[in-house]
Amino acid sequence: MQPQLEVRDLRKEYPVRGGEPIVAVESVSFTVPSGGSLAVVGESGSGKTTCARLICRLEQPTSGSVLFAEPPSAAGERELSPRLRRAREVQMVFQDPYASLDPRQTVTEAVAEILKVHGVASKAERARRVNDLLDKVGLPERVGSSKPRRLSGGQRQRVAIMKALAVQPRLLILDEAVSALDVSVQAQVINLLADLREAEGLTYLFISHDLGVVRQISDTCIVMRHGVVVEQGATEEVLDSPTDPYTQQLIDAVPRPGWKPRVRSG
Ligand SMILES: Nc1ncnc2c1ncn2[C@@H]1O[C@H](COP(=O)(O)OP(=O)(O)OP(=O)(O)O)[C@@H](O)[C@H]1O
Repeated sequence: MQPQLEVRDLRKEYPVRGGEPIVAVESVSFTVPSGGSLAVVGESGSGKTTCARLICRLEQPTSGSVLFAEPPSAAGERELSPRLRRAREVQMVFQDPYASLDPRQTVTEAVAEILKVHGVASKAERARRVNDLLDKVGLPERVGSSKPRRLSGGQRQRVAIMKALAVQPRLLILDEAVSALDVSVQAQVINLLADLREAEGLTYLFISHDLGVVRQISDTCIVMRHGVVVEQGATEEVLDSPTDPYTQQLIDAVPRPGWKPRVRSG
C-alpha cells in the first residue's frame, strides 16, 4: 500500500555568513502508512521542527523529497485547486495555540473563515460544519461564540486542532502540541487525538521530547540527533530495547517513579 507520507533523503542547510552552513537535517528518510502515527524524538536542536517545516513546505529542502499519497476527492467534488490539495495533504498544530489564534475573532468566525477560503460558499453549511467540528473536538457549542482569551489552555488546543481539521487533511503534524498542557488536560487531548485518528482515519507525525507521551500516541518512532536519524522502529521496541546509546541516554533522562533528585558532588 502507498504510504501516506514518504520522506526521502531529506537535507536542509542554513547558510552562515562567512562560515560553514549549519546542517539542520541530513539523510532523513522514513515513511508513515495511512492511518499510522510516527513520533519524532530528540533533544532540542536535533532537527525535529526543521523536518516538520520541510514536510509542510514552510521551507524548501536543500535536497531530498517529500511525497504524499493523493488526497481522496469526495464524490461530485470539483477538481481540487493546488492550494486546497496542499492543505488537504498536511496541516500543522503547534505547542502554543494562542500564537495562531486571532484574539479579535470568535472560534466560529475563525473556523468559518477557513471554510470559506476553502470553497464552502453557503453560510448555513459553514455554520453546520462549525458545529460538527466543535462536537468532534469535544467542545460545547457555546465555545463557538468565545474569543481565545476566554478559553483555557486545553480548549485553545482543541480549537487549534479544530482549525486544522476544517480542511479535512489526511496528515496532521503535531509539534509539541500537548507539551504546554497540565498533565490531566494533556491526557484528555491525547485521548481526543487517539479518537480522532481512528474516527477520521488521520495520519500523525508527532514531534515530542516527552517519551511518555510518545509511547501513548505513536506506533513507530524515529530518534534524531544532530540532524540525523540514529534509530527507528516500533515505538515500544525502541523505548524498551534501544540499540543506540543516544536513545538510551534519552530514556535514562526521564525521571521514574521513586526517582529522587540528588545533589552531585564535585
Ligand atoms: N532558520 C534557521 N537558521 C539557521 N539555523 C537554524 C534555523 N532553524 C533551525 N536552525 C538550526 O538547525 C538545527 C535544528 O533546529 P530545529 O529547530 O529543527 O531542532 P528541534 O529538534 O526542533 O529543536 P527544538 O526542540 O528546540 O525546537 C539547530 O542547530 C538550529 O539552531
